[in-house]
Amino acid sequence: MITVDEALAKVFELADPLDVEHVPLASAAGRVLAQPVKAQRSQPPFASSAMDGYAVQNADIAEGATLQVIGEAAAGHAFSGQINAGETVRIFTGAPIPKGADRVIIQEDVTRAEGHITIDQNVDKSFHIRDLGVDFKAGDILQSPRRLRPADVALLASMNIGQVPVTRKPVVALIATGDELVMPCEVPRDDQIIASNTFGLKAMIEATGATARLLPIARDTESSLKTAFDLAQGADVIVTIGGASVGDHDLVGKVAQDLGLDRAFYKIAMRPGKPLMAGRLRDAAMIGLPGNPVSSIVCGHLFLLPLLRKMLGLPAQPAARQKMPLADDLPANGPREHYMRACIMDTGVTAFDSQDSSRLRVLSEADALICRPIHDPARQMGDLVDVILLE
Ligand SMILES: Nc1nc2c(c(=O)[nH]1)N[C@H]1C(S)=C(S)[C@@H](COP(=O)(O)OP(=O)(O)OC[C@H]3O[C@@H](n4cnc5c(N)ncnc54)[C@H](O)[C@@H]3O)O[C@H]1N2
Ligand code: MOO
Repeated sequence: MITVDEALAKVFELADPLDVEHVPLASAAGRVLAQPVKAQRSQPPFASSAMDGYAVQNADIAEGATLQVIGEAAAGHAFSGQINAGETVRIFTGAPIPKGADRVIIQEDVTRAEGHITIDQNVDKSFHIRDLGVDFKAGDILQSPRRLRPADVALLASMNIGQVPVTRKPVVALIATGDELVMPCEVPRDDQIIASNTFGLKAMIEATGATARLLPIARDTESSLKTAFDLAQGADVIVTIGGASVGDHDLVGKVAQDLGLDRAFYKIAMRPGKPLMAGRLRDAAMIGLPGNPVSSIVCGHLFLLPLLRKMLGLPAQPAARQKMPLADDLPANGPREHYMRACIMDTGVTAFDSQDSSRLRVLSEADALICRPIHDPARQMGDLVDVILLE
């Protein structure tokens, strides 16, 4: 069995970043910027007032000085004239600074009368002017790759970018397999259960910025599995769930092989998730996930999502880890890396008593996976361990 790192390296070899497409700015949130984008204008495009007050010449400012108000500048309504010594223009936040002015005095620091103002004592020392291009200048670059957050979308709008170059979304065909499965809200026989992981994986895929295509459940027959693989054509990634192990009805590997799977690996030294398989099938990357719900979702975090991020043009990196102290002791680990469902408390992270890979309820309560290396010795409370946060 290969290690998790070795398996991930092979998974990354299964696909390259996808093509670039242009989407309207309003649809760009969450997409991955595929090319650097150049600001089409400077912001602000003129020196502008940061406050409501009076545009003045700094040399005029002294306690008790009186200045004549010669006009008004508001946001979207520039003052077209020029300020000379002894003059001022009423100004509002966001308005262009009039020619001749080099400071704004906030209105709280003046006494206003008909046609003029008088400067009070102890005026605010700031000049309250935002220089032209202080935020960004025309030609400044927003670098790629970058997942576009709401603030990035606002920045692109401000740069006057209407169409945004993003990486095409990978399409993932999801095939649940098993005679025991029915879809939620269908009526199961007494010996059947509801297909669940499929929906967890769909949510994970979509949250990562890819498109999930939920195919009909494939039954435990070669012909049903072949039909499902045929329906998956056109997808960038085919993900099967279940049927990966060694039982008489675990046919996914055989059928994929018959259809021409170029297998990269089968079985990894990992718990949960031992019977994971991956390869290239027709024009797609294929990942065969184990059927146990926790195994499939943990393998989704460790292998599928990093692959999708790479296909989206983001760096090919494993799931992010961080160090946390243990809130409880842990026994020594065995010969497979163990990804333990855990919850985060004030004192640190603690593993759930049950690590059964069928228990979705435990996974749903978990905030994190504690990552135990192969043959990791027993750990004590307070020891730092690697964790992957679950969102
Ligand atoms: N003799 C051995 N038996 C098993 C081994 C082994 O090494 N030797 N490995 C075990 C491990 S580890 C895992 S994980 C499972 C994985 O088996 P499969 O990938 O073949 O999965 P299935 O047998 O099809 O299903 C396992 C379990 O999960 C349920 N399931 C499947 N799909 C779904 C779904 N979409 N939603 C909800 N639940 C699902 C299925 O009903 C089974 O209960 O094999 C062990 N056995
Ligand atoms: O490794 Mo299996 O994935 O125990 O449940």
